[in-house]
Amino acid sequence: MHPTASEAAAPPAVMGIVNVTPDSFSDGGRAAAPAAAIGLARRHLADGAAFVDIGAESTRPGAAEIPLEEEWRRLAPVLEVLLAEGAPVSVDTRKAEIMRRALALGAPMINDVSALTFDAAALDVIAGASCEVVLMHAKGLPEDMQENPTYDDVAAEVLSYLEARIAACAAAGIERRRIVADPGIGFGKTFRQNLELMAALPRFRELGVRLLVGASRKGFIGWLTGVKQADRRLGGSIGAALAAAAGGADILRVHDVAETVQALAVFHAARNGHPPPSDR
Ligand SMILES: Nc1nc2c(c(=O)[nH]1)N=C(COP(=O)(O)OP(=O)(O)O)CN2
Ligand SMILES: Nc1ccc(C(=O)O)cc1
Repeated sequence: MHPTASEAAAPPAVMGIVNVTPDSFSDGGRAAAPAAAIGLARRHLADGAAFVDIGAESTRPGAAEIPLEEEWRRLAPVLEVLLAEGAPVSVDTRKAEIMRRALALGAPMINDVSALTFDAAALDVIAGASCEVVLMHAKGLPEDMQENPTYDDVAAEVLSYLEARIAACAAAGIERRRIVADPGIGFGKTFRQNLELMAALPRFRELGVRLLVGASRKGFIGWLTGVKQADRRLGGSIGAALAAAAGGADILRVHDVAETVQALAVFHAARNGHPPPSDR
């Protein structure tokens, strides 16, 4: 079993978000041009991100699927440059053909908000590669996922779904060390259900794979704080990041890398009662 945050040698790794989209919920248009996306990715890495997650299709509540070739037209120039310089890139996509093309360019990680269920060919693409893969829980599709999501017990249902997806991957030959599980904050969950999931994170350690949490700037933070503009939710996002770290997350997917890395360094050292080993 993995150590919990308080026992771990290092704080969680940070994954910096790069949305090559015109319409993402908090930063749409900011990195829509390839040069801006490449610049943002390099800045995230310089700021201490262990990975950058490059996505070209918004999956915000209500968003519609975009065509494959449009997704690739946005991604290709960014991936070509970053992968050629050996950047640790994760590609956020639901489509097997995008996965195939990204892997051919050398992408070391695929992040699928549908846990390899949106596209029937995706599981085999990942099984045939050696990349890491993020399996995220979502209930429904972005189009309709926020229309009255209901669960008897949200944590138990999300856990058993992720268990089943990990088992499907294992059956296809994908080793557990390649897998990262994610409860999918905001994907077919009410604001209250998101909080239940955040509080239940320690139970997700039972899955026996690394755990990723993406809460940055999301709607439940606006609901809790009254901050309507998503890009003004830095304080709330830091709060969510520290709660996820305390709950045992291994990777935090965030928009504000420098601030999150700084908060995690202090949180971790203060909980341990000493600085990291190299500074002792
Ligand atoms: N594994 C994982 N992937 C994700 C997650 C998440 O929580 N976990 N959240 C997202 C939403 O944030 P983003 O800023 O990318 O918004 P957008 O969908 O509007 O582009 C998009 N992708
Ligand atoms: N893709 C997503 C973007 C935003 C949210 C949210 O604000 O809860 C959820 C999913």
